[in-house]
Amino acid sequence: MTQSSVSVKICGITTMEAAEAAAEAGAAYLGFISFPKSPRHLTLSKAQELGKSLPQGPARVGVFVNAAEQDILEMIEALDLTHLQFHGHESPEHIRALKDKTGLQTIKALAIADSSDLEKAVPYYKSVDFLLFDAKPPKGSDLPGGNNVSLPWALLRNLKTPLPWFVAGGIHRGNMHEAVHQSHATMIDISSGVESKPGLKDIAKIKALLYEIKQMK
Ligand SMILES: O=C(O)c1ccccc1N[C@@H]1O[C@H](COP(=O)(O)O)[C@@H](O)[C@H]1O
Repeated sequence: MTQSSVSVKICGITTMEAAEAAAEAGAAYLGFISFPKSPRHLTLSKAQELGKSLPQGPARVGVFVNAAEQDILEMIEALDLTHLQFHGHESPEHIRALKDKTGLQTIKALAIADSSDLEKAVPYYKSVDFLLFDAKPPKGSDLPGGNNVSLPWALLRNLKTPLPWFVAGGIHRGNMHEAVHQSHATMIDISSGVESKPGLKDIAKIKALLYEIKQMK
């Protein structure tokens, strides 16, 4: 298999078919949303069902928004998660405590509209393992992520941070080259861009996007 220099997280997985397609096509991370307002929300029972036979290989990321600790622990067990992604107002201390308790890798998502927003990452430098930069949600949206909106990618180009980071938000096959080129990202996170409608992953889009990523050097 050709190795791309860009790692991909396919987020918002709700079916075994999507998980297998993403794993088979080379996704490095599979993301599972635990947020009831999301069209991609996985109930605990659905997560337990999926967790029984998820493909080996990709890391498994649980995505949480100001979630209760008990809910996080249950999802860790159901999906055998390797990473916890925090997409709400979780403090560095709270994430550090969850990391210490679970031993899992942690990702803090931050909403970025201009360069001043990048400062929001600094307090997390010593508490998390990865950063994830997403666009600010449109006014009135119920979701802090998964809105199919892009941030100004070039803002990330000269980012100086000690942590590895993902770029997320509104990335799809048609703009991923530009997203990578402008941001200099080595990890990208995609959800809406591989769906046929919110919450419904499109297997052909997953395969095509990951195939094209493999061709990138
Ligand atoms: O996807 C969701 O529904 C979601 C809900 C709550 C928090 C985060 C969510 N998704 C995250 O959003 C980005 C990708 O968004 P896009 O759909 O590609 O624009 C990614 O970090 C997801 O984990």
